[in-house]
Amino acid sequence: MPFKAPAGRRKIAIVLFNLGGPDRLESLKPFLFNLFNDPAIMRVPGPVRYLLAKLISGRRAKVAAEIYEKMGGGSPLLPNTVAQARALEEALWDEGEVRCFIAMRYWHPMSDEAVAEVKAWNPDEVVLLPLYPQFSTTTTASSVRVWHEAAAKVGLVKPTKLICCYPTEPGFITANARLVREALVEAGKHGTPRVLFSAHGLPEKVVKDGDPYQWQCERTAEALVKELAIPDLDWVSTYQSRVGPLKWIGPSTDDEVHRAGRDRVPLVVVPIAFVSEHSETLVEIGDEYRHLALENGVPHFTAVPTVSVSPEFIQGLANLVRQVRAAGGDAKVCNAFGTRLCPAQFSGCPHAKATGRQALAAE
Ligand SMILES: C=CC1=C(C)c2cc3[nH]c(cc4nc(cc5[nH]c(cc1n2)c(C)c5CCC(=O)O)C(CCC(=O)O)=C4C)c(C)c3C=C
Ligand SMILES: [Fe+2]
Ligand SMILES: [Fe+2]
Repeated sequence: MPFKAPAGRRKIAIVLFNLGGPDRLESLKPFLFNLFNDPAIMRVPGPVRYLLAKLISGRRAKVAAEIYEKMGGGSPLLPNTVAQARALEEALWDEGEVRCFIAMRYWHPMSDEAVAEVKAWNPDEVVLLPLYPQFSTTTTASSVRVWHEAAAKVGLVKPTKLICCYPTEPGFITANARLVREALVEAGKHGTPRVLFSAHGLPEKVVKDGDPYQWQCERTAEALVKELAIPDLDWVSTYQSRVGPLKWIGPSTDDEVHRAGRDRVPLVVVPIAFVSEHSETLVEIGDEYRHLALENGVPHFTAVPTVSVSPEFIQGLANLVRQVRAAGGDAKVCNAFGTRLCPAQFSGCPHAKATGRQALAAE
């Protein structure tokens, strides 16, 4: 049961953004349609996008059905996110009357449903908190845009702050490092392990156009290596889940699994861009990469669990909320280098500047 704050305190609505996942096999096609019809994912004009989304979602549904069948027919993303929501409410009991709401991008509960709930609760303020540690135009920016559209539609006008990203947030890093250390104990019995810090990939073009996601994933991997402080650790930052005909960023996790097989080293795969379990962790890493590894000569394979509701991670999220609330105006906290404010619309945001790439227009 979430801790009930005393009455009369400020009502703070925290909106947790995530991708969403089909709850049953019948939801798979409409979920995929929503995903491919997102202009942040499919960067072509509206009518063409609609037709392509219809076509691709129909085709992909068959492949994806096999993936979701392995998880009992639906994604565990929503129940996992609900658990994180409750844990965060408890961690923030001293900030005021805190309630977490969930806004998924491609499957229910979506932003319009979350906006209706937030409006009915009538908070004093709103904090938008993506469950994506690394910022991408395809994830965080897309969710934020849809949130603002849904809020405007029903006239939800409240002081709103946004946590932009937190690729090196200490609680997130500490929680992950603990899980990696645990995995390394077992893997170490089978040789000198190699660690793959595996993130969901992106089409290369998206990164070339200025998306800071890959750069931030690399900062997460480096921060983890630093926190682990293991001399001569063998590690690589890799990308998984490629879909479609475009060239995606690399090195790909598949290629690195094959290389580990040739080198006969145990593998420890760490999902650094996901904070709870779903198809990409349970099936793609836990099942597909595991089989690929063992079939190709990798002596031992460990899929590291996500940070989920681990206390360090939840405290890290709570600290981000405290930071953004303490900052004035409609601040956006960009945690790419500790606490810095990310100016309006993300333009001039330090992570974009640091890459020397164009500032992003996220909304
Ligand atoms: C870091 C998070 C994610 C990024 C970046 C991202 C970009 C991205 N994704 C696709 C296509 C698909 N993604 C799918 C599932 C999926 N993606 C993420 C996260 C990111 N996606 C999650 C958490 C999930 C799992 C949802 C669940 O199981 O509950 C899928 C569906 C599954 C499948 O068919 O493989 C597709 C398709 C693109 C094209 C893209 C960037 C352009
Ligand atoms: Fe994805
Ligand atoms: Fe930022």
